[in-house]
Amino acid sequence: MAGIETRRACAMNSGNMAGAAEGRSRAATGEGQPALPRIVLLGTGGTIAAVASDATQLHDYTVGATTDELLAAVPQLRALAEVRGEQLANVDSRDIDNALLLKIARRVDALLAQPDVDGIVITHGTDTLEETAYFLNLVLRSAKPVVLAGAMRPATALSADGPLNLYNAFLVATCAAAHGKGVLVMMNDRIGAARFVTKAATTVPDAFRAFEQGNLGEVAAGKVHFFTAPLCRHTVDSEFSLAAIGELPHVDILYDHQGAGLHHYRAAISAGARGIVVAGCGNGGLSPAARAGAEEAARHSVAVVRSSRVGQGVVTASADDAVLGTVAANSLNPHKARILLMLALGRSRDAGELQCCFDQY
Ligand SMILES: NC(=O)C[C@H](N)C(=O)O
Repeated sequence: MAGIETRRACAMNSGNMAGAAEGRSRAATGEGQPALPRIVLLGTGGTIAAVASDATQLHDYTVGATTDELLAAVPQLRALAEVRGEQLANVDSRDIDNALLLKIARRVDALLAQPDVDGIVITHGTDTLEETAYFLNLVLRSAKPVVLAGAMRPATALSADGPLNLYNAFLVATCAAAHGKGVLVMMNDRIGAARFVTKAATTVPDAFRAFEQGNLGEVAAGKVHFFTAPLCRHTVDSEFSLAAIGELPHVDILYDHQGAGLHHYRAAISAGARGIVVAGCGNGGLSPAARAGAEEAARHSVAVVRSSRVGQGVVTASADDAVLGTVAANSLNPHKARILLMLALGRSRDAGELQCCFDQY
């Protein structure tokens, strides 16, 4: 099948889900209707692939269910797409390091380049899902849908949320309107943009938020509804490319607070950090130690980005940035600011150019 025209329609596009369903069954009987979209399911682990000792055990579990087992648990996926599963990793997402992040990105990039792949669904732990999603959003030069899905409850739990998140991710990945919207995150019926979505609660199934920016859409009654699109640069419009990356530079995040110490900054600098993201107070405000740390970092050509520990809102550029050589993180939280800084440092160390990146992505 040749792409977007033959994909399933979304509710917001044409309201043609019944026709799409009919098309699927006719395709299966060989009456000349378009074939199903070809989606690769990439497994990386997380609670969606976790198994616990009994159905009431929600938080003590072991990651280990395979991509094949996830597919077998949701046979309905076969009616949405021609699915191919691939196990890229099977870890808790807190175990993902730069090397694995790059491995995931390079594999997704290679798959997207294949003409027989129409979209990708990635299962991923929720703890650092937004970091992988945002990284992919910045480096994949493709308009094909890439949708990450996770779960807050293990696969063995009462009311496990993984199977429906996975099914919804396939609905989105096979939907024409998902093209060109950047990397997407499917959790709890909501379609989030990688740029904006963040994990904002530790254990409840409704753990992801997009705060002021809002979600892009919702899946309701089996239909995909897109309401809006992300405006920050991403995917085909991004200047970052995997081909130019050997390894990612060392960037640390330091959390600011009353009575903070300069030693953290010194430790980061002497460990070879090329960048530091400060989870600053309020509007990215720096404590005396963080300010001294920024000055010391500047002397060692280490870039410093001011994000915020608040969790939402924009960190605005300030006159102090010109004095300290610091960069304002815009509305990126510290862990996403780290992702962008790692990529931006591959292009420039100049504070003005780094600020340009933070203003656009
Ligand atoms: N809900 C989850 O997926 C949490 C898990 N610790 C992970 O990130 O892999």
